[in-house]
Amino acid sequence: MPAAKIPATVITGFLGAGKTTLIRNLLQNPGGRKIALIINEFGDLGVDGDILKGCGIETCSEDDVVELNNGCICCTVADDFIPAMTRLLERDTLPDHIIIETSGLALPQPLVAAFNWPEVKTRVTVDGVVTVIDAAAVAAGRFAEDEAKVAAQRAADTSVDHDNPLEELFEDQIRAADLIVLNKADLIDRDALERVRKETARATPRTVKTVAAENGKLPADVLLGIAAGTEALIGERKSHHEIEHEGGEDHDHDEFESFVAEAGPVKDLNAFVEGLKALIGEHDILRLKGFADVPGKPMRLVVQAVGQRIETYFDRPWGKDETRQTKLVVIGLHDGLTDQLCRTIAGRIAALAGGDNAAEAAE
Ligand SMILES: Nc1nc2c(ncn2[C@@H]2O[C@H](COP(=O)(O)OP(=O)(O)OP(=O)(O)O)[C@@H](O)[C@H]2O)c(=O)[nH]1
Repeated sequence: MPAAKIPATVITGFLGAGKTTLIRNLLQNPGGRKIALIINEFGDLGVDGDILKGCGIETCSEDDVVELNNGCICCTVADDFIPAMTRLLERDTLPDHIIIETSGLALPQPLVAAFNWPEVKTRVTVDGVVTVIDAAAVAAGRFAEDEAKVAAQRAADTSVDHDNPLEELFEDQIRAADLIVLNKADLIDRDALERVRKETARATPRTVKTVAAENGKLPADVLLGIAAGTEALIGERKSHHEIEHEGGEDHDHDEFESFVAEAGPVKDLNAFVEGLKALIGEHDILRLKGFADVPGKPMRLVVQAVGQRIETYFDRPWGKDETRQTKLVVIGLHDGLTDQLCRTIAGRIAALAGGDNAAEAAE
């Protein structure tokens, strides 16, 4: 009798929605499962993988975390994802469940379709696509356009030409879902949550189970064991891009830009954080995340910003052989982040770390 297929859950959702946080909770409470993780990130720093490796969860050894840092999983399926999956399946001890965290800018559809590749199809099945939504951001109107405008557009033209890539991605990620998590429910009231639920439901013609969460805290049995077999269904859940370029292979990720800003030790943490907030407000920065060296502190500082909400915490001691350093990935829309601006922002971050609050000097 052939061995049962290993279930794999694809966790998708826009930048900063809370995918890594949800996975960290899942690893802490895996319901007895041995979980292997494949992480795909946009940006060169591998922050999510590093946070998960640094979390000290017993059930999550470094070997169980595979990082793909080549940017977009949908463009590198053959070169990157399939070999990583094959290597995972060749191990002596197989995982009970595989979790794949996609980059916040990835379309889940091509990744799920990759499970139909012969070398994967016989061994693994997609248990479900879990789409994590930043309910607070959606409630604040950050991903979807003005409802009335969308409705008017739809009425005028059934093949709506969305020129907002954020909105398209948001919809594509929802369209692929078997389960939708309305995360960051702690930041909004019930009415707003209900509005987000409705807005989310409008993005897909299917009825998809939706749950609210705070800090991605959901029981493993809610997230895993959906048994959807999504690889066989994904053809029915096309992305905007697939619909527009039916049959075509071309694919454009130029809409988003990322760079790594390096800086020296952070002299004044409060001023640094306040300065970053101001910087994010001034420029179209969607996401900023990484690590900072705070002199006098034995621990590494994690810096996380989603829009203007910024969070910092010390996650683990710097390693003996590790260079203490301040490095942040900055992600924004291509049009908003020109090369010149990237250099300016990097200069400002370096100046802020150095305690230069009047960082204009760096411009
Ligand atoms: N208040 C609040 N903050 C949250 C919640 N979930 C996540 N966060 C914070 O939001 C930020 C982003 O969370 P991540 O889990 O890194 O998000 P992500 O989706 O993995 O981000 P990318 O990998 O960049 O796409 C972090 O600062 C989290 O602590 C939540 O439910 N409530």
